[in-house]
Amino acid sequence: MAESLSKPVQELIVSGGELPEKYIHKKGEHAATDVSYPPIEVPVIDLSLLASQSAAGEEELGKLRSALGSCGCFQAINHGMTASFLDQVHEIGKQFFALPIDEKQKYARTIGDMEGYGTDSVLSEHQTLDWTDRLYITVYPEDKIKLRFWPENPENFRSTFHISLYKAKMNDDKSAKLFASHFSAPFSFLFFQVSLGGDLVDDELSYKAWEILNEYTRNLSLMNEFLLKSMAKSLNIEEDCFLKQYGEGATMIARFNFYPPCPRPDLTLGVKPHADGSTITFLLQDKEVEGLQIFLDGQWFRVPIVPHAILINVGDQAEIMSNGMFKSPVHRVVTNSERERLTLAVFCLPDAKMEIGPVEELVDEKRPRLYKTMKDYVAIYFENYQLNKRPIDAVKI
Ligand SMILES: O=C(O)CCC(=O)C(=O)O
Ligand SMILES: [Fe+2]
Repeated sequence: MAESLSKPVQELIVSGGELPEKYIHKKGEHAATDVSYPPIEVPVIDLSLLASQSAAGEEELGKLRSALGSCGCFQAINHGMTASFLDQVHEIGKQFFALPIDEKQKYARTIGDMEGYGTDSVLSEHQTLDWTDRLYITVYPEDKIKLRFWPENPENFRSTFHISLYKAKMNDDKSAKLFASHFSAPFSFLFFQVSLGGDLVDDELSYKAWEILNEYTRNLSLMNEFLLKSMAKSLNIEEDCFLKQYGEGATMIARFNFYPPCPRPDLTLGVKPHADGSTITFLLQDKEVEGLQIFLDGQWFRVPIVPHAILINVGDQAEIMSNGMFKSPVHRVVTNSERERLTLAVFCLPDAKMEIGPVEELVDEKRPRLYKTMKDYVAIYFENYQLNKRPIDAVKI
């Protein structure tokens, strides 16, 4: 069946608790029949300690190794970003999903493309859909940012409108230039308040939103590099060996996940069980509403919220590079009937042209090579994901 697009979950009119059939997980498909799963104690790692050359730093390194080798994730604290900054990052997503549908649809993804505003790709009549709407955008590096989020025509009414509006307010050439350079970026949705209201105060807000997401990306990109080095150090191998597989064209993809309340949490899932195709994933959880669960030792555990910590998990590509020393955890999201939930996942991905595979130092007689070497794991990932298979199994030896 050719791909089709489904209606945003937010737009579904669900009356009397009846759900459209395609969101209902049939028996045996891990439906969340009970939301009171036991909590998992996700290790908390202090990044500022991890960066220090001290006994305490060594201790954090040991914690990192054991966390990533067991549950495959940890809560990062002291990461250098303030609580109010992270609240603002979260607010960007909240504001986007609060827009009227017509406004959001301007950024809708199209068939065959991952990026944009949308829902699950519908590839089969038998597919059970996730109870979530997403906004998926490449945030790094700048030259990989797809301009489709911004009208191509510079004469576009909205763009001229915005710039002149800003100039009129600032009456300052430097700021106007800065704004114009940001303005040509694809994060056009960040200017949504302007296009809606067209009022000067909103204009400033939008400008800030763009800055915030950019700043967040910059911070995560540095954290990614630092963590890949720390991960190698924790295994007593050359510090750069994971980074070397990254290549020049590494990317970061942000996915705002919006989970509207669902009348039947016992029949649906916000996201079906999966492991990430990234090297590592940074998750900014909802500050108040839980939903994430991890599958470990044959059962599901809920992941408690640690406000303003970043939940960092191993993705398949780090499991492959580490020859299975680090585990890419299977996780899912359950729904609830009361409150909406918004999270932001940022996936770090190596250059698709680079060969990735187990680092030589981690392969020996006692620990034979577990995975093949390959390029473009993301393509392998989606091929298998769509067939309902665990992608990493396809590259096991
Ligand atoms: O929303 C969450 O808690 C997790 C989302 C997730 O697993 C993903 O985006 O890959
Ligand atoms: Fe995930």
